[in-house]
Formats: sequence, C-alpha cells, structure tokens
Amino acid sequence: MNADTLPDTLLRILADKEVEVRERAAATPLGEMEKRAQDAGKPRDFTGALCNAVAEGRIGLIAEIKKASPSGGLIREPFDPAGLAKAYEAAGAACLSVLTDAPYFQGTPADLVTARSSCALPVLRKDFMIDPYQVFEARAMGADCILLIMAALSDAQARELEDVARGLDMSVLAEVHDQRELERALGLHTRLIGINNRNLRSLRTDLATAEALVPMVPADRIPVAESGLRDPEDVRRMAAVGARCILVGEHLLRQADVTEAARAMVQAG
Ligand SMILES: O=P(O)(O)OC[C@@H](O)[C@@H](O)c1c[nH]c2ccccc12
Repeated sequence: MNADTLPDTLLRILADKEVEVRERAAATPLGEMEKRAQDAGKPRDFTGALCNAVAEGRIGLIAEIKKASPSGGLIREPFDPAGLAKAYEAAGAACLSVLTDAPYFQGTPADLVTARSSCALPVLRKDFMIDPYQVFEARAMGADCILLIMAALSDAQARELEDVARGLDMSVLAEVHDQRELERALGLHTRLIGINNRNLRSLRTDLATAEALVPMVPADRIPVAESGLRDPEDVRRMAAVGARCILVGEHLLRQADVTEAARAMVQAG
C-alpha cells in the first residue's frame, strides 16, 4: 500500500479505522478476543456455498445488507437485518455480506449477529480490515469470511490477515480494482477474487472493470463481480465474461420486494 496514491475517501476511512480498532482493543484485549473467536463454533463454508450454487447452475449471489453508503446515502429505512437475511435466503442467495462499519455505512456488529442467526447462510463481515484483531473479532461475532481490500493493504498485511483467517477456518474475499492489485491478490492462498466495479476515487461504478479483469483470473480461482449490478441483464454481462459469482447490495436493498429482485438475479445465469 502506498499512501500517496490512495484515494482520499479510503485514506480517511483507514485512519478512522485505526482509531476504532485501538479503542475496541482497549475495551476487549486481543487475548480475550482470540478466545471468543476460538469459542464461536464452526464457521459455515462460504467458499463452498458459492461453488455449490455455480455447480447447480445458479448464480452464486452474495447478497449484501447495509443501511447506508458514502455513494448511495441512506439506502434502506426501516432497516431490518433479520428480515433481509430471510428474504435473501428464500430467494436462493448463496451467502450474505453484512456491513459492520459504523461511520461510513451505519453498520454494527449486531447487524451481522442478527442476520446470521436468522438464516443458515454463510456471512461475510464487510468492513475495512487492517489489523489481525478485527479478524478474531469477525469470527467472534460469527462471521465466516472476511474482506481484504488490496488497495488498502501491503502484501505483508494481506498475508498476515489471511493467515489469521485461515487459522480460524474462515474464507477470504480478496478485492481488486486493477491488474496490479489482481496480481498481488493472486499471491494469496484464497480462491475468492472480488473484482470491484466501483472506482474508489470517483465512487462511480463501471461494469467494464470486471469485463476487463475477470478474463485475467486463472481458472483455479473464483472471480466475484462486485458493485453496480442493477438487473439480470447486468448479471448476464458478468457471467458472459466468466463471473458466475456476484456481490450485490444497493439495487436489491432499494426494492420493496427484496426476495423477488434477488431471485431474478440468482436465476439470471
Ligand atoms: O451496493 P452495490 O453497488 O451492489 O455494491 C455492493 C458491494 O460490492 C459494495 O458495497 C462494496 C464493495 N467493496 C466494498 C468495500 C467496502 C464497503 C463496501 C464495498
């Protein structure tokens, strides 16, 4: 990671995150958090759930639960993580993604706990991971997968965070936005490579990003097209270049009938 080249939004988020982690670790020390992670029970198989969906001819949908975002403002109100988890599960989603970042997405760890206990789907903790403490914390709250944003991490940091996740039997989604980040992500063990269509500088989405990068993902990895997917046609665009797994939030969360909208995407492939 090179701080000179990072977009301002990401820099600000990461600086805030450092303070947040320090405060949390002061309240619950690392040793205690490690113990809670060990005692959290077996994780659900996040990667396996995506593979099963694709093997059965469906789109592997990671359906996102978030109240707000920097680009979308307030997205869903009233916000009901339990109801959303059940709706996504009924629609045939393979996995959930739950925002736990408070300052920028109005998320909380409680949203993840509530969503996960309301369904049988594996859950990604969607947050800005910079410290091993957060990985133990993620497992302690029940998360089955963590997100590693390559733009926000050095190679050494990414490796260290992945090692902790692997030690806890969690999956890892490595997120990239350009070829350089993709090459760095391929140095990790994880098979899950997220291609983020959102440019963190402009905050705009462009599906051409995934169209360019998905074909560069080796066959032993699983590309996941992320951000900006609005309808089954967009899903087909991603599947056409080889991404049969997708991560969708805002479009689904703005619908009155979340189940119907999610089902249409799952069946789009
Ligand atoms: O709501 P969308 O456009 O469908 O996007 C979902 C997801 O990809 C997006 O929330 C996201 C992708 N990478 C992130 C990193 C941090 C926070 C959020 C994200």
